[in-house]
Amino acid sequence: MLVIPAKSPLKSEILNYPADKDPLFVGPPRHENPEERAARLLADRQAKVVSDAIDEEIFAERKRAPKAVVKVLLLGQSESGKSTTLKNFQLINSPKAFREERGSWRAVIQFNIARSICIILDAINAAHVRQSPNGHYLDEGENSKDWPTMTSEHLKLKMRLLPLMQVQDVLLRKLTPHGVEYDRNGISEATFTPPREAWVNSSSQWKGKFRRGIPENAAERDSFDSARIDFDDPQDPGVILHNCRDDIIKLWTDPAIQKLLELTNQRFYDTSGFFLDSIERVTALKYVPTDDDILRARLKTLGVSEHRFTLKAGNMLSHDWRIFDVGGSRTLAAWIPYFDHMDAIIFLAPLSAFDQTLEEAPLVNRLEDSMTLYKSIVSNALLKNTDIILFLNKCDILRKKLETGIQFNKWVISYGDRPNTFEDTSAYLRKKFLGIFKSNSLVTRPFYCHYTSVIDMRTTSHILENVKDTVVRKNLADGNMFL
Ligand SMILES: Nc1nc2c(ncn2[C@@H]2O[C@H](COP(=O)(O)OP(=O)(O)OP(=O)(O)O)[C@@H](O)[C@H]2O)c(=O)[nH]1
Ligand SMILES: [Mg+2]
Repeated sequence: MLVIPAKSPLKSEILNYPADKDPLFVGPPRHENPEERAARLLADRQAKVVSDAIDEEIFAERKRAPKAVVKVLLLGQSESGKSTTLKNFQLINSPKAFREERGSWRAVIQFNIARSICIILDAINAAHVRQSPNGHYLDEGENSKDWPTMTSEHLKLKMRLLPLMQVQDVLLRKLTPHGVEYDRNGISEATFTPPREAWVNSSSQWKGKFRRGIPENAAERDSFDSARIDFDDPQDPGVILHNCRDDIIKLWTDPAIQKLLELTNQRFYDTSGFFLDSIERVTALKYVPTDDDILRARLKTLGVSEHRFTLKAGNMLSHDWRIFDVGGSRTLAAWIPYFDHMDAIIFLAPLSAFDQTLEEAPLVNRLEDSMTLYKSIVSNALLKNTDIILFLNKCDILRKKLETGIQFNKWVISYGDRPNTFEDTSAYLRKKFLGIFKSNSLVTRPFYCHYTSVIDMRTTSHILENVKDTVVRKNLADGNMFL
């Protein structure tokens, strides 16, 4: 039921209006005698009793009606930014609870740093075994001169940074206590490459392991320093990371290493690069992650997690929202059970992925995979009445890649000789997604699309505000909720 409150004139408007000129003026009659006055007041009182009864009935009916709950499902391939979008919702709507988890995210960030260093050490190893003693690559023929020589200095750095392998293992065990779990998403064992990431099963309580006694009691909780982290924990790898910081900086800023990462297509544009660029700060002994850091921390999701919020869209009543974050999948099968009764789907497609392949299926281009997934979502009969809101995500990385000279048309041949700029490539991709939407939607429905960089809290909060409005208005129009 839709209840629209009558718009009443302002009191000042009524009081300032000359009675003899106002056709709607209702004041006491000018020449009323005492009997007439008593009768009028009695009638007024009776009318008020009736009016109050009606108000009460409306109120009771609102309470009896099933409470409107808005359900939103976050979809997209792995690493598209689903969990980061969820973090934005948490940061906007329950910032205190979000910040209480800083201790847990600190461990994830330490894990992300250790893992990035291990990837670089692996690349050094692989390059070194392909070199002859004079530094030439044995198998690159003509291209041999492009490959950087791994010197004895690199090998010494590698030895000094070996403790980070242990840090990676310790944190991995702590984050995934039941062993690292893999979800092959329908890929056969023969072609499946296990990812080198930590996967957190959404049903496991991994965050609890890094928290130190957060009080249950609300009053105590208010005065509790939510950033409290157990810096004295002998298992805490903060000291090792701190002691390795100069070597990490040396490794990361070495032009030969940067070249090696470029040639092996392992340029760290997102998480890893961000933390390695801020190594002094994030390896400080008393380091506490900022909101920005938490948005960048990477932990792969396995399974589905449900998050509840009470949100207010514009000047309307608050509604209960449930947001479902699922692990990225290459098949719809894992997601279908959650399609029922969803009010909206936020589908994330990372535009920056045009030159990448999937980690779990190295022959599949990421952008192409995203478009295939999007197509199967918009053409799905179970979702034909669900709003699908497209986030063309990782715009910041797309911009950075194009600025560093990566040619978009080398990967997307159909782009032809259009300009290699963010504006042109992003508009081109938007058109592609719009084409998929129009030709595969089973019913005519609006195309909602936003360019996003969900690690940017400020712009994302505006976009989410807009999403909230869109979803609530659609529900109101469908008669599913009150204003
Ligand atoms: N620079 C940048 N990084 C982003 C953006 N969106 C997400 N990331 C980063 O990309 C990584 C992957 O993001 P997630 O939110 O974990 O991806 P996901 O879709 O939940 O992935 P799965 O859990 O594997 O399904 C994280 O390190 C994020 O910080 C973006 O717009 N720009
Ligand atoms: Mg996730």
